[in-house]
Amino acid sequence: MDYVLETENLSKDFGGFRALDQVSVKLEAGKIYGLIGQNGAGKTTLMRLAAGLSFPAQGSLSLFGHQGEKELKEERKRIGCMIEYPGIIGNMSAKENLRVRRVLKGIPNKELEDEMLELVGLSNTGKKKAKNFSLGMKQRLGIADALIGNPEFLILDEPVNGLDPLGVVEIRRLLTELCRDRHITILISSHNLPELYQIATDYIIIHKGKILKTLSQEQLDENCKRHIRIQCQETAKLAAVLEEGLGTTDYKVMPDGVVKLYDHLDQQDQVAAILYKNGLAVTGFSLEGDSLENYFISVIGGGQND
Ligand SMILES: Nc1ncnc2c1ncn2[C@@H]1O[C@H](COP(=O)(O)OP(=O)(O)OP(=O)(O)O)[C@@H](O)[C@H]1O
Repeated sequence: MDYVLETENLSKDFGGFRALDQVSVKLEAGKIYGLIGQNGAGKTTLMRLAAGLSFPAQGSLSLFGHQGEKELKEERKRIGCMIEYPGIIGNMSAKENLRVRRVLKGIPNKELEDEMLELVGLSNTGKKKAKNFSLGMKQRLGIADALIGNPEFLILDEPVNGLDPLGVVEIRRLLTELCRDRHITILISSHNLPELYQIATDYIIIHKGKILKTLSQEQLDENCKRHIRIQCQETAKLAAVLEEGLGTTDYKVMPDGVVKLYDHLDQQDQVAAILYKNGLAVTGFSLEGDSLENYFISVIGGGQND
């Protein structure tokens, strides 16, 4: 399978500091990947490497199944990006900004300028200079700018940063439509986790330059659904005890000696007592699940590495 982006053991150093440490990720086409990490985790660094704005110290990177400097240069024409700040020229209108970008990219089709302005909801800004735009308008112009070459892969670093709630909703709608209607794969970083949760189909959690976890929305929902997590080697016996002792079938046996029980959340004492009574050697018993935010904190707090 050709991935839109595939990295293997990608590392990047700044002086003696390792900002990215052996990062291996695979991005499939048509998905929206939420890149989550604290300040300084390495999100922008990873995006800059993917976009060709900086070069790795070690490791490999391929785009659309191609690697090698010459090939990557060609494949990067299929990428649009807005990394750090939207690259906007303040003294120009939205359309003039897009014209500059279009010409720089060597794209002859002038109609794309109006099409992109329409797409991001800026077609009525006329001669207004970009420096007088609101932050939300600037962000949308930045996205239009990234979209001008009809990219198949969009890299957006903090596109909703500083936006008011309505602006956030607008960007969310735009990105969801771009993925659904134009089948654009999106890699997006954001500190706004509740918002990201509404956009992303998949998540990549990065911490201190390392990828701690990649998971799909379904896997996240599974992890976030409130449950009693019971760790026990004898999962078959445990399941039988839950069914017979508690009369429940609302549980799931996980592959790693964990059973998730989705009911009896308010009767943990009763559950524990029944497990004990049946002689089960329980090595972990906790109430888990919740928001993306809490999940993220539990992953980086636990320092998991799978
Ligand atoms: N040009 C640079 N020179 C030196 N250090 C750098 C440079 N760029 C990034 N770093 C360092 O690399 C680490 C990762 O930075 P990066 O910008 O990728 O983090 P981030 O996850 O995008 O953070 P934020 O959420 O704050 O944008 C940080 O410690 C940062 O200080």
